[in-house]
Amino acid sequence: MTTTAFDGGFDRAAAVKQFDESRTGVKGLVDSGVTEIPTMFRHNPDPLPPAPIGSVSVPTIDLSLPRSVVVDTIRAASHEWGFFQVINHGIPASVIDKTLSAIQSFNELPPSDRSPYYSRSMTGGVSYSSNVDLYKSSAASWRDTIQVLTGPTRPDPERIPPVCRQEILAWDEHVTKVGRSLLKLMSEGLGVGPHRLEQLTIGDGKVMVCHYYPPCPEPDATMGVVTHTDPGALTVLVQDSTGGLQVKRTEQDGKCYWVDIDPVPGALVINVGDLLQIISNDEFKSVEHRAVVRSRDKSRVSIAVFLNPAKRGDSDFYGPLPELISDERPAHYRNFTMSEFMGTFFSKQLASKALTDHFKL
Ligand SMILES: O=C(O)CCC(=O)C(=O)O
Ligand SMILES: [Fe+2]
Repeated sequence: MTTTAFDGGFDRAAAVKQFDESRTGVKGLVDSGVTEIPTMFRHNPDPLPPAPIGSVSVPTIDLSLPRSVVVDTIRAASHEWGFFQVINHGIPASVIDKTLSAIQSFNELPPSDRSPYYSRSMTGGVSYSSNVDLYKSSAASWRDTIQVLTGPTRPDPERIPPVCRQEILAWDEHVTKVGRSLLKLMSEGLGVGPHRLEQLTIGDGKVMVCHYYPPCPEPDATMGVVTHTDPGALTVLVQDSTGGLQVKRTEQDGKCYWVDIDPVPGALVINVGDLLQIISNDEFKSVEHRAVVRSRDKSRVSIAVFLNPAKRGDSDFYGPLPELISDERPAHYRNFTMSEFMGTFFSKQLASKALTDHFKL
């Protein structure tokens, strides 16, 4: 289905346009007192079952353990799950709480205070809008997002709403530090020395996306974020205590189900993106995930920081690291520039998993 299709008399394109022009996002709908979700937010039910209760969970890794233990557990988690949580990462719990609250505060400002910031354009490095892929997707999701391009250069701070400005800038500093140490640990895990991933300037290109999932009158009829993989190298995410993030688990026998990434107080959720899967020649996996909507009366906040290479020239090629390639382990992907990579990403919907496939040999 396309956004211009008529569906049983429902003019989706008109509904999408009217919603976008309200400039107050999904929270604006909630503020207006909707008791049912509008048709444009309805999703088809997902056929994949949840994991059997108590069966499996994404590993939580204590970064204060001896380095060799940490390197090994991160390598195993990146290979098997593509996701893990980290504790004792150095960011105080009070900073996490303050940052999440600041994002909530912005989204709970009166509509007239939020709407001046509403824009899909990332010119200037900051945007606030609902559903980055609103005009491409077949069903909209129950979320509003502030996006901030924080690296290689930061935007003019004045463009960030004052209620969350200091918190967003401070969060960028904290995540940059944790991101650097994770990249070293993961680089070591690949057996290519601690600095190899950072030499590719991974971690210098950064986008922060601050999601707000308003309370929802029909949580089961919609989605927070549809099934996707993250295109970048590495994602550092923090979520509040509501829950809703799920990762797809595929068992040896091919059976798939959704596993909840339960909020662990003070933890960060780390996941491998498509680019790192390619660079690691499939040693690390970029795994499909989504966010479901859980609550009729409580909002949810999550903040994802996508770490990417900053070097994006026409002669800066990315692909499987040559050190990881041998006769026994040939390259699974061809090389490409970041402009080809990002161009491919933006040409597809958030929901499809075609990015790694596109570069497969
Ligand atoms: O809100 C979440 O927990 C997931 C967000 C996410 O997957 C993303 O922004 O890529
Ligand atoms: Fe994601």
